[in-house]
Amino acid sequence: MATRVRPSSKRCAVIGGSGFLGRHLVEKLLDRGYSVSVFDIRQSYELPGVTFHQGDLCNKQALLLALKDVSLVFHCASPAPASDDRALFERVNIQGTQTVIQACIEAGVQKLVLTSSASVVFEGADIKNGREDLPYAKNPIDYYTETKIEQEKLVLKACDKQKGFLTVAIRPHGIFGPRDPQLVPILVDTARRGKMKFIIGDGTNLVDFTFVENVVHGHVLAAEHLKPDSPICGKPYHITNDEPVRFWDFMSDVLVGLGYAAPRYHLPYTLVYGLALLLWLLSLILRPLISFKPTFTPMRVALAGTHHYYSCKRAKEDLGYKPVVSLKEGIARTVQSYPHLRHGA
Ligand SMILES: NC(=O)c1ccc[n+]([C@@H]2O[C@H](COP(=O)([O-])OP(=O)(O)OC[C@H]3O[C@@H](n4cnc5c(N)ncnc54)[C@H](O)[C@@H]3O)[C@@H](O)[C@H]2O)c1
Ligand SMILES: CC(C)CCC[C@@H](C)[C@H]1CC[C@H]2C3=C(CC[C@]12C)[C@@]1(C)CC[C@H](O)[C@@H](C(=O)O)[C@@H]1CC3
Repeated sequence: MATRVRPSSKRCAVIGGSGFLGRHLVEKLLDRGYSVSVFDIRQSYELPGVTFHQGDLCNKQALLLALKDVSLVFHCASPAPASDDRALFERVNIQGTQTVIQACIEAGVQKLVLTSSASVVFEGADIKNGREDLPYAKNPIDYYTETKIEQEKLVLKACDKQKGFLTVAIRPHGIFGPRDPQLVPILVDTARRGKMKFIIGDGTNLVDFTFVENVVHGHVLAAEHLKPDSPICGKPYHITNDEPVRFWDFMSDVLVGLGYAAPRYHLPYTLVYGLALLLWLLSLILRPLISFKPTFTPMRVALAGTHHYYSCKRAKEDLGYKPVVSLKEGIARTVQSYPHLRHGA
C-alpha cells in the first residue's frame, strides 16, 4: 500500500515571492534553514536554495506543481494598489485567493499565512491604537482595500482544525525598506515634480510605518506558532513598528535623508481630499479616452491626513512579537539603500 509522504515542515512556498516583501521573507526563511519554492507571475532574482515557479495564482494546476511536498505556504501576492484596476483586484485577490486555498487543501498543505493589511479596517476616519476586533471597513476607499478585506475573510474562514488546515493573517501597515517599489519611489517622484512642498492638514496625525524586516519577523513567528492547539488559528494580527510617528515627520525624514526639502506649507485636509476625489472620478470617466493616474488619490490623501495606528498587543501576547529594527534604524537603512533616488543623482 502506498503511504502518503508527510511534507517536511522545513519546506515552504512563498506566493508573491518575487515582490518586495516576498523576497525579504524568502531570504529570512533560507537563513532559518527552510527550503523555499517561489510562485510568482514574474521572476525577479535567483538565489541558491530557491526553486522558482512562474505562473498566475489564479491557475490551480500551476499552483499544485509549486505546492508539491510543501507543508507551509505564505501568500503575499497582490496587484499593486496604484493599478486601481477593479477587475484585476477581484480576479487576483478574491478569486485567486480562493484558488490558493483550494490548491493548498488539495496539495496537503498544513499551514497558510496570508499577508493582509491593517487598512482592512480603514475608511478615512481616525484610528488610534486600533485593535484587531475593529469591524472591517464598510466603505473602503479603494478597490485594493475592498478586495483585501474579502481576501482576509476567505483565508480566516478556511481555517479548519479537523481537516488539519490552519490559517492566520498578518496585517502590516506602511511597509518600507530596501527595494520597496512604492513608498520611497513614489515619494521621490512626487518631490522631483515639485509636489512635495505641502503638508495635508495640520501635520500632527500619527501613523504606523513598518520596516520590512519586522513584517518578515511577524510572518515567521505566525508560521511557527500556527499549531492546532494555538490561539492564533483563524485570527488576524497587526504587525507594525509599534512606534506611531507623525506622517509628515516620517516623510520629511526620508526626503531630507535623500537630499530633498521637507514639505512646509499647509493645505486644508478636506479641500485636498475633495480635489483628489474629483480627479479620481474624472480619471474614471475619461479612462476609455485617455489614461492618467493622479498622484494624490483619495486613499493617499486619507492616509496622509488622518491618524491611523494600530495596537500590536495581540501579536505580542500570542506570538511573542517585538520589532527587531527600530524606526530610526529602518529609515537610515532605507535611505542608504536608494543612492539612485538621491537629489541630483
Ligand atoms: N507594501 C505595503 O505597504 C503593504 C502594506 C500592507 C500589506 N501589504 C501586502 O503585502 C503583500 C506584498 O506586498 P509588496 O509591497 O511586497 O508588493 P509587490 O508588488 O512588491 O509584490 C507582490 C508580488 O505579487 C506578485 N503577483 C501579483 N499578481 C500575481 C498573480 N496573479 N499571480 C502570482 N503572483 C502575482 C507580483 O508579481 C509581485 O511580485 C501584498 O499582499 C500587499 O497587499 C503591503
Ligand atoms: C502623495 C503623497 C501625499 C504621499 C506619498 C507617499 C505615498 C506614496 C505612501 C505614503 C503611505 C503609503 C502607504 C501605501 C502606499 C504608498 C503610500 C500611500 C499603502 C496604501 C500600500 C498598500 C498597503 O496595504 C497599505 C497598508 O495598509 O499598509 C499602505 C499604507 C501606506
